Amino acid sequence: ALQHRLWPDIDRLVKQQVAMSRMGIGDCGTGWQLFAEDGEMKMYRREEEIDGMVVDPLKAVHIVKGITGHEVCHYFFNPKYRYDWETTLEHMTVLENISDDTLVFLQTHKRIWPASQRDVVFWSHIRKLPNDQDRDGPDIWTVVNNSTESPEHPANVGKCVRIYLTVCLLCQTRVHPPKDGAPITRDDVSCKITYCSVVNPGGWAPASVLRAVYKREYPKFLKRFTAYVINQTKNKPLMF
Ligand SMILES: CCCCCc1ccc(-c2ccc(S(=O)(=O)CCO)cc2)cc1CCc1ccccn1
Repeated sequence: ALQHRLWPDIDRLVKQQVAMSRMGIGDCGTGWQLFAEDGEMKMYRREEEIDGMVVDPLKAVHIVKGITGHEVCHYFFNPKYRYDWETTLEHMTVLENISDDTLVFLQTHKRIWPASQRDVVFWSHIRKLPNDQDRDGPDIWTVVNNSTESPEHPANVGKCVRIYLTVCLLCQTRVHPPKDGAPITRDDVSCKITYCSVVNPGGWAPASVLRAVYKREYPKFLKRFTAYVINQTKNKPLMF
């Protein structure tokens, strides 16, 4: 297929992000601190600052019963569902439909006092990857979101401070086949979700405010998003 202008960047970043997501917390080196835990969901962050700005990398691992990796990535990638689960979203526009697996978004997020309001422009790419660890296991699905430029929407022109982010959602489906060879139902599947994000908040915001925002908003986001996917899929056939 004809490659589009972003393809080289996307292909390189997807491969890099997937490799990093597959590394466990242990072999990511030290420095990861567990900052939120709720049942199967564990959230880690590393405290990092660039030019005095908090850019704490975040890594969340969650295991959810009854949904597949394809379903999780489908509801995360597709713009038509985003207002249903993205709590801090004020406005979202699809700037470009590059292909059926690659979109460019402009999002403004609700202002969080005392910081100024933020917006973000990013490409978003969904991809199925062969499960090279377990050949006949279900495929791995991923969505990578990465900030990009938009000449029509230059940074820091209006009221919003432009943030820069790289996000990788990586989903591994697990099937626990029923003993008696019965057809697979939602009770026989679970999904291991790894969500990694690095956000540069753009203009300065107090470290204490940023860390409080992330500590509150990330666990809320992942719980609300996974609950949304469970609810949207419960009476639908499994998507592998
Ligand atoms: C003073 C606050 C400055 C930062 C605010 C901020 C920064 C980044 C983001 C954000 C986080 C995840 C994505 S995504 O994973 O691509 C999904 C598509 O929307 C895109 C944007 C949001 C928010 C606003 C606060 C906040 C922090 C976490 C989680 C949710 N909301």
